[in-house]
Amino acid sequence: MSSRVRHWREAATVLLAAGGGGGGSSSSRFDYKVLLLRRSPRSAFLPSAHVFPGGVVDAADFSADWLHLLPPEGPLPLLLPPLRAGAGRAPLFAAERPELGTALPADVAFRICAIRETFEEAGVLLLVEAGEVASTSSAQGPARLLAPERLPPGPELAEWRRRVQRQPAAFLQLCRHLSCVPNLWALHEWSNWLTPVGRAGRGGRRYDTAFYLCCLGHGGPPEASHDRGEVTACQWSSPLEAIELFKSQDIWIAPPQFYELCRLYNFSSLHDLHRFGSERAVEGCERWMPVILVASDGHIQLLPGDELYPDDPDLTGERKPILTSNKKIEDLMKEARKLHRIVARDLHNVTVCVNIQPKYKHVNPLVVDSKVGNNADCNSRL
Ligand SMILES: CC(C)(COP(=O)(O)O)[C@@H](O)C(=O)NCCC(=O)NCCSC(=O)CCC(=O)O
Ligand SMILES: Nc1ncnc2c1ncn2[C@@H]1O[C@H](COP(=O)(O)O)[C@@H](OP(=O)(O)O)[C@H]1O
Ligand SMILES: [Mg+2]
Repeated sequence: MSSRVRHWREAATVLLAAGGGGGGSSSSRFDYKVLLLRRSPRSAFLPSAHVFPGGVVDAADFSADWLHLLPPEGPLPLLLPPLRAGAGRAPLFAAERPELGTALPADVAFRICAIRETFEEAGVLLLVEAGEVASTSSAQGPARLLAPERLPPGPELAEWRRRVQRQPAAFLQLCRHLSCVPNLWALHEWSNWLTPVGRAGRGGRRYDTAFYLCCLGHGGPPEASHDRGEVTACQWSSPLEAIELFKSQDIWIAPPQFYELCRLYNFSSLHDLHRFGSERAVEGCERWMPVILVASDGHIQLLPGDELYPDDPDLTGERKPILTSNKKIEDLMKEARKLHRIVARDLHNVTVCVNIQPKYKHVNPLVVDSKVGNNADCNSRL
């Protein structure tokens, strides 16, 4: 088994944004909401945290059987818009996985994983009619869900959901039964986070997670329902609402998800978010593993590009996993010129500080002052 597989589990997650229902308050800065799920307090990793739907990739997501459902024309990688020459390729997407078979490219399998997990955890089915795939293009704007009349009756769909939870291969059977395919084209590569060394869950659980963006238009956020198991609550919130709930200690959001919500804060319109996400995706992304720096009064998660980020970060934790300093956070902030870090003064007092140019045409997070909904970049705060 390669070191890649030994040290972390490969996973996919989706920032699912939905708008178009006119349900948001007219005073809201945002015309869309994002789906957050609360993990069970019994979870071995991030118990009770709010996260985006997602989970570990399964061999069924790589199954050659998908080839019979997915459109026959052309070699599979061409199913998805090709990346630009020189795009960032996170190792997750480039890795060979002979143990899982090589029928499907990782970009396809990780999307299937994210879509399957969204059904398992929230009951939301991101499918498209098999016959409509050829005309599916993200240039048309945010995606549509299947019409309700194309879905089985509620109790039957709930039974399918339980089957998929028990056996991920049942997801392909469901798609075949509905003559539909996972809407791979609605998911846009967004980022890739590796759980930091020193933050593994019980049993050393660390994850290499592909983050996708999916924007749904038309008809408002779909009903999401938790599974009373792995997930104990589902909620649709605007980026500001989610950040406010975090700051007021009503919910706890893990740092990568917090960072991503602060990036979404740049976009008040679902159409702008969709356009940005779908056009940017051809640039790819790089893998980020935060490196923890423990200060005397809190800790900082350093990210690539920060001047304190190690040249040769310890990916496996076998060398010097956690950096320490006797200094206070304030001093570590004053001294620094190049910032790319998540600063945690305590569990709910977390700020993203970044003043470097983002790579791969991405956008930097905004620092949100949740009291007034104001934002500023870190330069202007220092
Ligand atoms: C990987 C997951 C999708 C969970 O998988 P599961 O099979 O259990 O459903 C999810 O956890 C996820 O999206 N993770 C991606 C990013 C990540 O690893 N986040 C956690 C980082 S740990 C951390 O930063 C702790 C911070 C602290 O303690 O201060
Ligand atoms: N009722 C429950 N309460 C807590 N965790 C649960 C659960 N049912 C399933 N899980 C956990 O959820 C994880 C599956 O997540 P996913 O399908 O999103 O990858 C598994 O964790 P582990 O993989 O850590 O064992 C599994 O143990
Ligand atoms: Mg999960």
